[in-house]
Amino acid sequence: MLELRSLTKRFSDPAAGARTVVEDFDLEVKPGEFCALIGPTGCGKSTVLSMVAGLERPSAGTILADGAELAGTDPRTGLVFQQDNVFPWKTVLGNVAAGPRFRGASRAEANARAMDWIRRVGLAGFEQHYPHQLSGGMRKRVALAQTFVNDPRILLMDEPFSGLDAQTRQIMAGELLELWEALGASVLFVTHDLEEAIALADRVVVLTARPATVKREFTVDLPRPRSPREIRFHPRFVELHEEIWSSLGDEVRTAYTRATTAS
Ligand SMILES: Nc1ncnc2c1ncn2[C@@H]1O[C@H](COP(=O)(O)OP(=O)(O)OP(=O)(O)O)[C@@H](O)[C@H]1O
Repeated sequence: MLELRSLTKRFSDPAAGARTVVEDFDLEVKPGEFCALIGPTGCGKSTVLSMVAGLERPSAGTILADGAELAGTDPRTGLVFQQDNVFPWKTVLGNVAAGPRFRGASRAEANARAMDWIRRVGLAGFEQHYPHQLSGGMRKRVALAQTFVNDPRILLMDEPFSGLDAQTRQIMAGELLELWEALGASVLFVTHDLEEAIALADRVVVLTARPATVKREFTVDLPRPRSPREIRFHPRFVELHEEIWSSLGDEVRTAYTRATTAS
């Protein structure tokens, strides 16, 4: 169980002194649950994820994983962010094996585990290729394999499919669901795409415009296994989209008005 308790983040701001980006943020993600965070641009979604990932230190509040405090980067968490973190000078195999090697596995063991994941993400035959020889979708697959090979119990994803075309995005989303269902990790998935959030998640959490707090949570009672492409035609999907948008839309308008009046 991942628990975020009264999480708050303030950044110093030369003009205003301090700017509160996340405030009293409470959230629980159950083992194996897929939870999507959605909110207007700039509301603080990435900051929440960065704190859970240990990349930013909270100004106040705590993060617990299975009851123990999660402070700093932790081997139980795996990250997939907007920019793929592939090493351009390493082959696909070298990239995927890097995590297990760093964690102390022998070269043979790291390579064997990496090869297994390269196959599972559909890149068999490309293990000796370098990132610049791959398409954007293939590089995202490398990034997924790089993360999944470490068997994370908590998967933190921040717009992992941004920059991909709509079709590839749907294919990747379907592949992610298959991998996640086999792995059983808890997922915290940040997106500003409501359709993607509903298609993937068990629960969609709507955040307020900055400072980010939890506005409302919606259970996504759609059947699994799901195809992110086909589930969009389910009547319940359309209902959920309406319900969630009625909550999210106000926050998007607030953020938009703020941005346009500030400029
Ligand atoms: N290191 C930092 N120092 C100062 N301000 C920051 C820092 N990181 C983020 N911010 C500010 O915090 C606010 C929230 O940023 P964040 O990236 O968390 O939003 P977001 O909801 O993920 O946005 P988007 O959907 O556009 O990616 C922004 O106003 C941003 O300028």
